[in-house]
Amino acid sequence: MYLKRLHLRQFRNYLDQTVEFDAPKTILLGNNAQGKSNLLESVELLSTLRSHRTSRDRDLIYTGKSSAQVAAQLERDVGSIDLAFTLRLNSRRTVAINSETVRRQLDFLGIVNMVQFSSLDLDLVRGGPEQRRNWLDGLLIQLEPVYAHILQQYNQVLRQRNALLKSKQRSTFNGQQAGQPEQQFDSNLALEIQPSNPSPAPDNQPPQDELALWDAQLAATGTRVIRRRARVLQRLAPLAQRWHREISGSTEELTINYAPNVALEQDEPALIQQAFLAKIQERAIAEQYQNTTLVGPHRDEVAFTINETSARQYGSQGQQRTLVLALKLAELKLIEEVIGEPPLLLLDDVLAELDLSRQNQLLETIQDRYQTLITTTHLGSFDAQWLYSSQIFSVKQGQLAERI
Ligand SMILES: Nc1ncnc2c1ncn2[C@@H]1O[C@H](COP(=O)(O)OP(=O)(O)OP(=O)(O)O)[C@@H](O)[C@H]1O
Repeated sequence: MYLKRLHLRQFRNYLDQTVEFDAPKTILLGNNAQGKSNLLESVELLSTLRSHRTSRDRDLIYTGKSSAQVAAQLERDVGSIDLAFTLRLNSRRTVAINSETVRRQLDFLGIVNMVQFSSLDLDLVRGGPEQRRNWLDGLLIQLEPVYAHILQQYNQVLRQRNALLKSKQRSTFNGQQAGQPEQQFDSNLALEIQPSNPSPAPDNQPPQDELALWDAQLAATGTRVIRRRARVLQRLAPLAQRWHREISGSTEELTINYAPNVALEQDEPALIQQAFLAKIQERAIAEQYQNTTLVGPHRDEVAFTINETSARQYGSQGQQRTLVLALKLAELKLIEEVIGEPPLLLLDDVLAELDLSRQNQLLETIQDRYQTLITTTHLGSFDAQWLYSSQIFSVKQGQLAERI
């Protein structure tokens, strides 16, 4: 796939900017805080309707304006597709495909596929488990957009169950108050999940029937999350292992282990749900003390080990970089395999972090196959080959100028 044109209106620090892409690689060159990452962020939003930098639309709208718009023309094997989304300060987002407003935002996902790689991705290895879950979920949404809906269902049940656990007083509890979902940017995906007939409960205790209903919902929706996460890791791991071996010159062996919070012995929904409910029972007392849900995929972990040693705890910076690069290359391949077209690659200020041999590895892999957008503050660290096949824009205070 190829992103041909991008138009940003009142998006971040861009008032009105059109970019025409005409090379396999585009380098966005500029000092700090000029708008390079903002541009990549607009592509991330086109792809996932999420930004890894903020969850608030107001941050994305040019300060002092009431709306922002991002429009793009994308070439795919099926033909050219026009995409647009509008963000508003005081109302919901709207998205459009080929100038037609799409009611379900889910239908917008999965049209632009991309892999992004920024210096923040090093936190994938050394950061907390939430980083790894978010990464995995982002990948899943691209491969299987319906996963966005599944995840949202799970998170909604989780929020409502947590609200119930927290509601200490019977008088403050009723299904709606305790379980009111937070405002979601993709609220079109949201389900109204309400248990029926809340039963009376002893003072200061969540009603048990009510809780049992949420337990069942949590286990049902959580099982769908767990199975998909397991499946995607199963496909990604061998690809990442192969890359890792190659980049490390076969001196290191990577293992990726999914460690679901609820044990996954077999890929059998009924059995996973059973294990889920059994674990909820086990942790019931602890939950009452902590007033929060302790069981479920919101507590999953993905463990990376290099030569049987935890990469998170003991990996050197170089090893962690190799690992993240291997993961990103594996993502590119997996998306290409599943979608049938090469995804875009967004490299945000990351090349300077890679030594020459890792840079070359990346270059050899992407060649001219994956359209790549690269941000950088200087061209010094670029191999001549990169520059040769690149279109270069200078970025200054939210304005782009092509360097000929
Ligand atoms: N909603 C907004 N309205 C106006 N300006 C904004 C908005 N959000 C961010 N900015 C501005 O965008 C700039 C940051 O741009 P960006 O994050 O793209 O930096 P960058 O060019 O990638 O730099 P770096 O190399 O430091 O990452 C800052 O000047 C910030 O004030």
